Amino acid sequence: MSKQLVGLVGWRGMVGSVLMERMQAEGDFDLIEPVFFSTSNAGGKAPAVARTHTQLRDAGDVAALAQCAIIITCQGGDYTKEVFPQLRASGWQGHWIDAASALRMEDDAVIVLDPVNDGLIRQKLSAGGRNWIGGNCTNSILLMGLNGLFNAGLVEWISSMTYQAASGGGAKHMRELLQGMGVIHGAAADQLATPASAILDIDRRVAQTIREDVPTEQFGAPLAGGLIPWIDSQLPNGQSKEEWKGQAEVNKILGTSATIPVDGLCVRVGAMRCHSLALTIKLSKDLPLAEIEALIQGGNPWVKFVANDKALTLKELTPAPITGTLQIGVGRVRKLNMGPQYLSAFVIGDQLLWGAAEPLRRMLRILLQA
Ligand SMILES: NC(=O)C1=CN([C@@H]2O[C@H](COP(=O)(O)OP(=O)(O)OC[C@H]3O[C@@H](n4cnc5c(N)ncnc54)[C@H](OP(=O)(O)O)[C@@H]3O)[C@@H](O)[C@H]2O)C=CC1
Ligand SMILES: N[C@@H](CC(=O)OP(=O)(O)O)C(=O)O
Repeated sequence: MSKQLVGLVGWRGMVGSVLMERMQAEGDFDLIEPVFFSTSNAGGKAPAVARTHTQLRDAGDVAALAQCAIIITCQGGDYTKEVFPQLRASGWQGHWIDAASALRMEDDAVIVLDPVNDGLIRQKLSAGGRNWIGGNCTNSILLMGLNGLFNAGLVEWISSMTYQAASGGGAKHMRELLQGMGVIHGAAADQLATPASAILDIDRRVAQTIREDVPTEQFGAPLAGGLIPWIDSQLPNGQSKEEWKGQAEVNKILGTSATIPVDGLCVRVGAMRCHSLALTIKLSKDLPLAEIEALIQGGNPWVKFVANDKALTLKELTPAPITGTLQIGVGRVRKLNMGPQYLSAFVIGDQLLWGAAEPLRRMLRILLQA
């Protein structure tokens, strides 16, 4: 049987590179005939995994794109907004898998996170669905961590305070964070090397460096040695766009009939690529903690449940052990002083894996098996 022609756009970007790594690791390229597209280097050499179509095609060439049965794009929202309508207008009936947020809330688009909403995906696929969009990284990580509770119908509402990594902004933002760290260290290096130097002198110098010398071109404020309590644009109701996405996307992914309120503040911190969320959850009923823990743990095979213990939390529930893995750490689970139906939880995951690339490649697999 001939393999399906799968177009890849945005494959050399940050999300695209993680997707490529995962597709190679899982043998996905053995199942497809890949065609690589570029917005900047049409005619150039395609990556080595391309067997037949060894030249890069023009990512703006609608006729070339239309030859593909499936297109996966990590190129970004501007590309989607420009090319997708033309492609559909040309009569293309193929499947569009997209990392960008541009189409997420469209009625004919499904936000894909199959360990959480496999049923919804398959229902829409049977009904002729063709637009499959990856969710916002924070929301995908939240749902991967807590789908045991959602599945059991136990979540009345969630307040979600996030700690989001630099990678959420893109590659340039990660570089800016690292440059800032270097600038700060440089300002204090001599004094740091002298154990007798006064910490308040070091601190004064560091504070001045953060205010004056740490680069802010990408983030708009110094992230190294600091944090930024705003992500994405400002909405008239006072929410940031990132905060707005919480309730909108979580409910769309779950396909809820009654909206589960999700709200809180989204904060950028100096982590590289792990997003974290500190959650307050109102349960719809009181349950013993052990039952709650078992439900969370059984949510899906990627949940790494960490008992609410200081040593284990320090060892297992920080970006260092989670980065670069598909594990979703869930810990700090305990009942809060507010009452027996109020629960805390801390969820952490690699925002380039489950937060971006992994749901896309799994959607490709679902389509290939359909
Ligand atoms: N960053 C994130 O955490 C997340 C991002 N997304 C979405 O994924 C999309 C892509 O994001 P991201 O991967 O961060 O974007 P990047 O900026 O890393 O890549 C996008 C494109 O930029 C072009 N490009 C230009 N210069 C370079 C370079 N030096 N190295 C690599 N690529 C380059 C490439 O296109 P070409 O090869 O055609 O020149 C590439 O495909 C966005 O829509 C974003 O919203 C979704 C979830 C999370
Ligand atoms: N906005 C997210 C990253 C992202 O790309 O989100 P979205 O896919 O919803 O645009 C962050 O900054 O952490």
